[in-house]
Amino acid sequence: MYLLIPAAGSGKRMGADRNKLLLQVHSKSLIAWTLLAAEAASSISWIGIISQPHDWEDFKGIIANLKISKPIEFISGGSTRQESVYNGLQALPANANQVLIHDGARCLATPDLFNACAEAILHCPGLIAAVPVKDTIKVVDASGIIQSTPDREQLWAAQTPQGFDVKLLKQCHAEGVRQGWEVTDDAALFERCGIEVRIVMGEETNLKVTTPQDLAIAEFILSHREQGTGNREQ
Ligand SMILES: Nc1ccn([C@@H]2O[C@H](COP(=O)(O)OP(=O)(O)OP(=O)(O)O)[C@@H](O)[C@H]2O)c(=O)n1
Ligand SMILES: C[C@](O)(CO)[C@H](O)COP(=O)(O)O
Repeated sequence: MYLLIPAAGSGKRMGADRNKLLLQVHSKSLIAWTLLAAEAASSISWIGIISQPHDWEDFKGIIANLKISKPIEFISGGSTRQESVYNGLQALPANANQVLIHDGARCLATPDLFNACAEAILHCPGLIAAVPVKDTIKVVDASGIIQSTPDREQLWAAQTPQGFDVKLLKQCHAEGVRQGWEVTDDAALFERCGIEVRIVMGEETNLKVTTPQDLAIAEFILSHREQGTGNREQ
């Protein structure tokens, strides 16, 4: 299975002086944890890191100290996650029929989750890892007034990996450019193109490290995981 890792962000919400994926948590960089999980996932055979060229040396230095046996390609990122993934798709090997797309910032995903998504994408055109929402969610207008409360039973928090048929995803990304769609995950492009996207049960610990508080949570999870087995958590 081919894996694209969007890693070209600027980490505004983290407030760091560098790409947040270079920050350390539990003695390794975020990108290192993500790459080690991909390495341990038997289903992954190729890795494309979508990143800004100014980060390539730092990333290569980190990788040199990891035991990664799988081929890694560096792909230039764009100004948005959507643009970065678009670039990543163009750089996939010609024989890639399916692809998993996984945020570099989701460094706690387990190898089991990669493998579950890699298996599931062989049987559907698109999927996302996701978990049921635990909070009651409100739709709120610009003035801070609640407009509605969606039925929580139907609400899931999207994670990554997200998996897709490559040909269809390239078509949906191209349509997104034509239509000027701005989306925060790739599944939204499939949805707008009317293509079914399936849910694969994600992991409660598969958080996207976005703010400094998330770093502290990731530190707790990794130190707690060290005592456990590190298998896929429901
Ligand atoms: N132009 C971009 C923006 C984001 N990403 C990647 O998409 C993932 C999810 O994005 P996010 O967590 O929002 O990262 P940032 O965009 O860096 O964060 P912020 O929005 O706070 O700047 C991250 O692994 C990030 O590196 C990317 O590849 N290209
Ligand atoms: C793709 C994603 O992780 C699904 O929850 C999320 O949409 C990424 O959002 P970001 O603003 O690019 O971090």
